[in-house]
Amino acid sequence: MEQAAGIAGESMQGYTLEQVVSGALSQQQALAVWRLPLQTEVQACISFAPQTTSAIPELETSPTGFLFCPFVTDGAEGNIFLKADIRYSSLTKQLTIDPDAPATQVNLFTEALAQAENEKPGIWPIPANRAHHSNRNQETFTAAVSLAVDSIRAESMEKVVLSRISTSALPTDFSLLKAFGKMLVAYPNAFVSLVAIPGVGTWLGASPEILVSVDQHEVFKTVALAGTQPLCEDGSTANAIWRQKEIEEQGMVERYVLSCFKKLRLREYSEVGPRTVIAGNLMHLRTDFKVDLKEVDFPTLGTDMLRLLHPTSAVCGLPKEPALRFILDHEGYDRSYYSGFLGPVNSEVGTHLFVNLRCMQLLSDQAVLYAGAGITGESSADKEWQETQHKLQTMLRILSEF
Ligand SMILES: C=C(O[C@@H]1C=C(C(=O)O)C=C[C@H]1O)C(=O)O
Repeated sequence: MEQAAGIAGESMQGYTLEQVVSGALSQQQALAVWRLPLQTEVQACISFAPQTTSAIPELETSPTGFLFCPFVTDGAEGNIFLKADIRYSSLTKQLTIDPDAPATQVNLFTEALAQAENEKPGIWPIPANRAHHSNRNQETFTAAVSLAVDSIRAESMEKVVLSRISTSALPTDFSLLKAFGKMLVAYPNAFVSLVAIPGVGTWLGASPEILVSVDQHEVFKTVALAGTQPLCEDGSTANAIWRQKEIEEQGMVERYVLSCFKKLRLREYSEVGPRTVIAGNLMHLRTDFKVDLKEVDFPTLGTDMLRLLHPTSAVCGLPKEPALRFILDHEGYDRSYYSGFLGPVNSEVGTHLFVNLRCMQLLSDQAVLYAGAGITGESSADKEWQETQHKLQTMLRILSEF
């Protein structure tokens, strides 16, 4: 039986999200806060004992929690699972405490909540190792793109996604929770997240891309998202025109998703698209795939597809192996959790894992922003640089609102 805890004493007015976030940060507990696309509810989970594994965990048998996984799942950083010792919903304002959660820590946490003041600046966790946070300039990025184009034309691969970081000073009055609030308003159709894990770091993001979801109605979903252009001036997709390069680029991601279904010998999926979708200041091409697990007997489809899909051709390339090799050899920095995946697992509304895109990592006085672009044989190095500039705007806009 789960316990629901109201505020100490008689009142059941509940807790504010501010209290929960400040409480977790001041107690140095691992925290994930998120809002699913097109929803109003903000949820949070606090874990007293984050688990790190090298394998992608099994979703179907997992306890309720939050998964935070890097781009390279066998590299320096592990897959982190935050088992939900404490859950919070902004709708009920109540905490739900897992019966297995250690009582002493739960008590310490709820006591801290009662005293939680307003968030203090700069108390979020920052990673111990900052060595890989070196900016690439336009020259080095475009040189890597040109090399990728040559390699694609020489047929060693079909597509590779090259990315870079850009650092930005944090505004003096920056607040983690205010930034999260601004993201909720600015990006209603994104998966908005805040992850703060002691020893690992603090990440904020507004992702447009589902990797794997299995909802409470047992419907499996994934997407093939690629092709990027700035949003038309009228703010609608009605007049969007796509070039052959983007159509082909998105087609490769779609083929990749289909190849994963094929490996599992699954034919009963529905496929809709590609359609033009809006993500912040940008438009992409997206094909939606669905499998109704009430009709198809494939209970482990979520985990099986996750393990096959990640990293998809939308963030790595095609074929996967040479593209990954190219990225590791030429990108010049460690992607860490950028272009990995994250999201709630076995929540009341199921499992919803998104690609960690349009995100930034917070250091004590700086934000590290990440963006990439899909390179094909038709790519122009300057246009790809521009595309990463546009993608960086998603988080820069949030910083500029302080
Ligand atoms: C790699 C990123 O985005 C991905 C790459 C895209 C592209 O190359 O057009 C579009 C959407 C995403 O799948 C990013 O936002 O950093």
